Amino acid sequence: MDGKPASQYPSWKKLEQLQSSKKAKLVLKDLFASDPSRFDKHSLTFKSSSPDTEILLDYSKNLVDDEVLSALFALAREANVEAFRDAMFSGKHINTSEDRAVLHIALRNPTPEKGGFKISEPGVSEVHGVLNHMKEFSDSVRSGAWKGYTGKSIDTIVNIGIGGSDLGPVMVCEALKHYSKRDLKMHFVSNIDGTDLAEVLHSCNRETTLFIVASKTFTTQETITNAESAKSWFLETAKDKAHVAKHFVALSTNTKGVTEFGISEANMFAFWDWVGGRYSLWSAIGLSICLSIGYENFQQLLDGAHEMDKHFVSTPLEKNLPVILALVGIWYNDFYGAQTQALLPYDQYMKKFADYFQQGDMESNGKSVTKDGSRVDFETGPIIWGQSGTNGQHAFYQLIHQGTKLIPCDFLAPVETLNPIAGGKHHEILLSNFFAQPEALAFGKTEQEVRNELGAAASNEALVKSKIFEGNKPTNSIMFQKLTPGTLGALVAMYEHKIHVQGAIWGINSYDQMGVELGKVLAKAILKQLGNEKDVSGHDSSTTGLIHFYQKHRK
Ligand SMILES: O=P(O)(O)OC[C@H]1O[C@@H](O)[C@H](O)[C@@H](O)[C@@H]1O
Repeated sequence: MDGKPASQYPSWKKLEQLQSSKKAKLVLKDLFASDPSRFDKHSLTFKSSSPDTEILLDYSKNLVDDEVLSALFALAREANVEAFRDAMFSGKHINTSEDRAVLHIALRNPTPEKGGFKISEPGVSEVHGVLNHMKEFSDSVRSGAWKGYTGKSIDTIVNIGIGGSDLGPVMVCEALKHYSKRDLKMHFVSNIDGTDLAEVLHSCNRETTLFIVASKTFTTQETITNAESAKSWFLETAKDKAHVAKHFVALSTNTKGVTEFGISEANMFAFWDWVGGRYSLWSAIGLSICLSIGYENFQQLLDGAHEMDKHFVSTPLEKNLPVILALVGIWYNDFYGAQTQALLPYDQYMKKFADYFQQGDMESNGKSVTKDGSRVDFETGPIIWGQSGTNGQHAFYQLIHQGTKLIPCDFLAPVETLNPIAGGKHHEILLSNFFAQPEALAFGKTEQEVRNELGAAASNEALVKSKIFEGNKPTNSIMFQKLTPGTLGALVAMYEHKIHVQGAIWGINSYDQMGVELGKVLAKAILKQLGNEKDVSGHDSSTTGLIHFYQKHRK
């Protein structure tokens, strides 16, 4: 909690010993054969009544036994995970490098009278006022009452933002498309590459398009440049700058930046410095979500997340979903040398889930010094990747099944599909794959089984070897009833807290992102030198050569 390197905890040493002494014994086939109740022992259900949500976490297909699990829980206790969690929830400045509280949990917190957590930090009491503003505004746009500069209603939304001001809204709008207002087109522009904006503008009508400029700092080069270009495009026909107010709103913590851009404070939706970009979809940054699915559904998303917050705060570590995900993740990341973690949702609506948590996890835990500045002597955040099933099966699962790398995988799926086409046939096939993959990964196929299958062809030794599945590949399986806003909120919060717990154990600051700064600074300096070959200075020969090549060949 105080930045102590994780490798100094007694249980860390114990886990190292367990890994080397038990590795050969932690074989899923044997663990399941010797304990018929393994699933019952190592699966948990999260239930919440508001909104109605049930999530099953089956972590029985992990390379753990009671002794390993108890050492992992001991590690969490030695690292003071509970105290660190409580520090976050009470508004302590756990983002030490920036001296900030970390309070995305306050964004989905009901008022204390309605059972919310008591948090005293400037801004927290304003949360519900901003939510009301978001409700009023999104209701007005969705009902058609909000008119553009020629008196027409809005039919197109363009969210301009990048990183946390883009990925959360994109992921949630995609995941909850089923609940969306289908006649309101949603676009997201993030990249500074002009192609991103240009391609979106092709399908926009200036009279009926609303631009949301989403930027916590309102200084992000990509977002401000895209927003300026969108404004110029709009004014090509609208002409009068006064019309900007009807077509541009801002989501930001920077009132000065917003008003200087030309958006009035009345059209600004505020949030606060204690909301990290990658944790901001619950804040005003979620305005595009409200517009797409309506405020009531957005509120359900917040409520689902709050229910998971309550579970995280009040459930013993041994029954705590985010804690268990964090600990088994650490087991592979730090003791088995796994470099990555795959997120594999068997729900097409969740196709952006892994993209979203690439930022969520990798920007949070991609750190190599602890909070007190020591270089870690262990591995921190994993590489997060994945895509929706079954597409991944036909692309990269080969490597997970038979490659040389250990890839712990989380499989996620709904019991019920939102699109039961062809009498539910698609969903049954989808789920049969969701059940089959973790089974195949865990139990594999032996040489003998391959020989029996091949019959006479088993004389081809190379063929036999190529068909063996070693198995013993660890997975978590997560099932939920169906993808509702509340369930999505709970799932996202579950992974947020997983990241928090891992960061706490590693002793790193999960809430700053210093590693993104250097490249930005260098790009700004280079931008000034691009005009003239003679201005290019201060670089290595490779960078200079590349810039000169560009300057020589540009038209
Ligand atoms: O919302 P802003 O201020 O424009 O920032 C966008 C992104 O900017 C990046 O530089 C940060 O690493 C992200 O964390 C952030 O989400």
